[in-house]
Amino acid sequence: TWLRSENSASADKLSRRVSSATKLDAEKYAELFQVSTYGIGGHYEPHFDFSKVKYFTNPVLNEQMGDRIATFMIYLNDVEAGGRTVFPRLNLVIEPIKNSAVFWHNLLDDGQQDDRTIHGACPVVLGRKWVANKWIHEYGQEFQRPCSKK
Ligand SMILES: O=C(O)CCC(=O)C(=O)O
Ligand SMILES: [Fe+2]
Repeated sequence: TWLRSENSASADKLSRRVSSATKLDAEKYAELFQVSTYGIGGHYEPHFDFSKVKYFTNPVLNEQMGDRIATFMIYLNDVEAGGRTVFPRLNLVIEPIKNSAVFWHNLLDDGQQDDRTIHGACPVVLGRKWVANKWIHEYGQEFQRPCSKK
C-alpha cells in the first residue's frame, strides 16, 4: 500500500522528518511511504532495494528520479516473535521495535550499486509485523550528497 502524502498531512510531516534525519531530500525525490504487513510466516527473501532499471519514476509527479539511493524503514509495531531484518553480508540482525527505524545507503558515492546491502525479513513467528518504507532517490541529492572526487 502506498501512502499518498498529498492526502495525508502526517505522511508529509514524516517525510520532512526523514529529510532532516538523513540530510537527503525525502520529499520531492522519493517514493511515497510504502506500508507493508506480514502475518505469521510472512517473510521477504533476500533482495536489493536498488533496481536493474536505473530510471525509476515518481508515481505521483511522473518525474524521473534515478535509482534508490537510500532506504529509511520504520518499524510500526513490536512483533511478539520473529520478523527480524537481516543483512547477511554485513552480519547484521535488526529486531523490529515500534517507532524505531533503519536507514542505509544502497548506492556508493560514485553511484554504483552496493551489493553489501542485500537484506531480507525473517518469518514472523508470533503476532504481526508492520513496516513503512521511504525510498529516497538519486536525483536532486547533488548538494545533499556530492559525488566522491575519485
Ligand atoms: O520488513 C523488513 O524487515 C524488510 C522489508 C524490505 O526489505 C522491503 O520492503 O524492501
Ligand atoms: Fe528491502
